Amino acid sequence: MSIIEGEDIDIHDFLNVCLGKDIAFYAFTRPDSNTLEFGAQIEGETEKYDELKECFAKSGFVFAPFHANEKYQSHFIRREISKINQESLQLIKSKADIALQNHDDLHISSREEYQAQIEFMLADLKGEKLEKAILSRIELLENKGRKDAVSSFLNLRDTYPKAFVFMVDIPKVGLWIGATPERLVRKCESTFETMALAGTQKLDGRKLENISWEQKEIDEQAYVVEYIQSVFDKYQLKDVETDGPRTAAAGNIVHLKTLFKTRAEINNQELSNFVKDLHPTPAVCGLSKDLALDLIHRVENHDREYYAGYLGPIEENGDLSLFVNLRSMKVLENSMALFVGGGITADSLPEKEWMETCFKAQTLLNVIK
Ligand SMILES: C=C(O[C@H]1C=CC=C(C(=O)O)[C@@H]1O)C(=O)O
Repeated sequence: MSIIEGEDIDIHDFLNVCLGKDIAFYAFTRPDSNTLEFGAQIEGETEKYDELKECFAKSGFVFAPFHANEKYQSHFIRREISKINQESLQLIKSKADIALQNHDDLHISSREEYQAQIEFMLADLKGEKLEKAILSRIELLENKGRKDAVSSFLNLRDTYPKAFVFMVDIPKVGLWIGATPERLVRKCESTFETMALAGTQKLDGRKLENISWEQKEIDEQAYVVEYIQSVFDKYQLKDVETDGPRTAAAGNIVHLKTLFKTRAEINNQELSNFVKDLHPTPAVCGLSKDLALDLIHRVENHDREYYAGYLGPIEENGDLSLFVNLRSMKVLENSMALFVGGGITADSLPEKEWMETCFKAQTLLNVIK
């Protein structure tokens, strides 16, 4: 295991040393755990992979984009060191300093543009073939940057104990931090799990049992359930237990969530294919997948990069725990780019969808500012 918050080491200082060096590293806490896990690859470049199975039988961390292409590839960070202690610190300090990275200009959608994009999408969504597509945008925070990354990450960890809270830095690729509520897959010994998460409201101090959902949100989540079920069927995974949909909180936001769990055997090839089929789910792409992907590429004026991709640890023994890269941001030298989105269906109201992205962004802004 890659753990151990050293007693003699200040975690904040340790991670800041890592950020200053030309190494790939990650730090995270799992849902309902406050144990900080860490790993770093200090030699050579990260491995790029096409299929997840290329990362099996090794220990490390995967970081995959929404849609892989020449520019945004899937990376595997080898876990060469995992302890936060003096020995690791001295080793990391001996590495070269990271070179300042140039960043592309990011497209920031205004409220008017975002709402116009939804109007445009509604024409396709009111037809027969496309049921749901996710629209996203970037919100830029200009007074914070790389120097604030560690404290933002540690604040996220303290504020969202139920999330997968992460910080990943790969030289020339980027630094991302976030607190995602959405698991993509977990395989632990013989248990295999995933979830369908969609539909959003503000919690606003209400009790979970007092929250009711509109048909638009129920449908939006049901599309994700339907899709995940079809992937289980494709691999003939039997005895799949489902639990939900239930209302689940993610900070001051609530979603509808259905859990899927099976003890069915799945071999490495199947597992790799399963993840390929599952990702991106209709929680971040849409249904049908190909039509939604095409529409997203036509409508969005930014590249999603690693937002709505997946990430997480992989163990040599075959265990893995992957999450969807949501409620997250790319940290630039002197700014932070928050990526937020929401599911659009034929019943969407543009104004309401815009507001939804604002309070999703707020879950991060509250903690960083
Ligand atoms: C795409 C995002 O959230 C997804 C996950 C949960 C609820 C969602 C929704 O209600 O639209 C989205 O499908 C995001 O937070 O950027």
